[in-house]
Amino acid sequence: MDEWHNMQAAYSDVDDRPHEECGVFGIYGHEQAVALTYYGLVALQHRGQEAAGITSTDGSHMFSHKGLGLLTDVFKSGELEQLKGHAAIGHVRYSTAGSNTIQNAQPIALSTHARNFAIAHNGNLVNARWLRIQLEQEGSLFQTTADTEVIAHLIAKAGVDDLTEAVRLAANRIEGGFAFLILSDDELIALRDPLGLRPMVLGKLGEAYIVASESCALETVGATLLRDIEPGELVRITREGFTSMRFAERRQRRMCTFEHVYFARPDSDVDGWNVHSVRKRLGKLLAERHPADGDIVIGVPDSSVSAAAGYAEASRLPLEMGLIKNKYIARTFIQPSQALRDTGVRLKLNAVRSIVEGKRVVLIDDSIVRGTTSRRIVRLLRGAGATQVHVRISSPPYVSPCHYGIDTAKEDELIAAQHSIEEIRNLIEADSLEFLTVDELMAGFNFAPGDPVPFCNACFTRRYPTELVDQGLNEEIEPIHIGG
Ligand SMILES: O=P(O)(O)OC[C@H]1O[C@H](OP(=O)(O)OP(=O)(O)O)[C@H](O)[C@@H]1O
Ligand SMILES: NC(=O)CC[C@H](N)C(=O)O
Ligand code: SF4
Ligand SMILES: [Mg+2]
Repeated sequence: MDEWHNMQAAYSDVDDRPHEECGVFGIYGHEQAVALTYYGLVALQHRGQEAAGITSTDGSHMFSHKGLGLLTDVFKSGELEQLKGHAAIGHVRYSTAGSNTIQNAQPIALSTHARNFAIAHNGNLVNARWLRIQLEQEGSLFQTTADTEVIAHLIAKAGVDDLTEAVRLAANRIEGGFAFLILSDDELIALRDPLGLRPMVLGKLGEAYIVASESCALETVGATLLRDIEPGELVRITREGFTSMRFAERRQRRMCTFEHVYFARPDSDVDGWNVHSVRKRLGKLLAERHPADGDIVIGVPDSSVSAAAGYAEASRLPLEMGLIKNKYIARTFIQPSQALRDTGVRLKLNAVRSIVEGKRVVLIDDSIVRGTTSRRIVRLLRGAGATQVHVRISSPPYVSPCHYGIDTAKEDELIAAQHSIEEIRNLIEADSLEFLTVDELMAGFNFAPGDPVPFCNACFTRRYPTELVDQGLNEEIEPIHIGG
């Protein structure tokens, strides 16, 4: 392998983990709408780091700027000041459908004979390819390869002038996980899929209404959380105020448990549950049902810190900062030339020798997806002098890919889809390894075994709450590359 490929290998090793999904933020009725959208997106940056964008309106014109990278890459030299208006929507992206190109960055804007409108979408449709084939046969020409543009075309082709009605009709043709925002010169529309797979909250700041993927974004801009948007609810905000309707028949809720396990920020309340508190309860359950003979408890930063606190409290073992994560290693980080796998992991994480040396460590993580993180960390801890490493995971084995907006991996890359727990223990070189069961995960939300639960657990159970319509259709084609 040449140096460049070495760098790529080491880089991808650093980045080999489940990626976030997307974050959306929208506001109507505030003179600082654009700046507040930017701040709201900063709070949602953990949900996507590939691309970002904001579209605004002053009531007669729409303004838009988007680009690849973090918010600080995309808005760095006065672009924010170019966007005007009292209403705006914004997006941070991690791609699930359509690769990471500027064309696929969001919001995606469309001009029709009736109006301009823009869409920002979190989620993934399971029938987007099938719909795209129908739409292209009917004459639609797509500019992107993202599933989000399918929604935009369905709206444009709905055959009604009223935008809300067009959105309602479009929303009834799509299936999967979706929480999206539509902005036109006159209105902001927000809706959440009928199963509630993807989260969305409603808040208020003075007279302005805000919709966002997570409540931490409301907190960041000083807004009050009013409530979660209901599964199957469509919310419309205009100069006249706020209205709400159901766009789809009531269905059994299927909220994503992985938002709580890993994705959402611990300070967010998702569907009434505070994420940190859920993670802490899962850590306690892990200690009660899967104890380990250890001297200290260490959580894998950042996402497992809450679960580790719960485990330590319930097991009465000391919680230690035995691993330190470098905050400045973002996914866009490019390594210097001496790229080597081990160097890659040490750039991201360090074990603290004075804490772990001579200790039996209980290592808490929230999930094992490909298994790369746990293997590296077990090695790091042993290298720093840990005598034993017992790994405890605060969710069940991740055995099947997500089709609803979380970019994990294909089934053949998921370690638990390919191996038994004992084989995984061996592969990650741990002294012992235990996971929560699905029933134990549900106990973290106070459900007893056998209770009907309002959650999607498909990545743990392989039982998907929707038909996977696109499976078997050809993969998306790659978009045309612009700029050489
Ligand atoms: O088995 P793997 O494929 O390695 O993926 C699992 C790991 O990735 C995630 O953390 P991440 O590195 O994203 O960091 P975070 O907790 O700071 O978000 C997750 O919390 C696990 O630690
Ligand atoms: N992760 C997401 O929510 C991505 C949204 C959309 N499917 C895209 O790829 O752009
Ligand atoms: S499959 Fe897993 S990650 Fe995807 S929505 Fe369901 S619970 Fe969430
Ligand atoms: Mg983590």
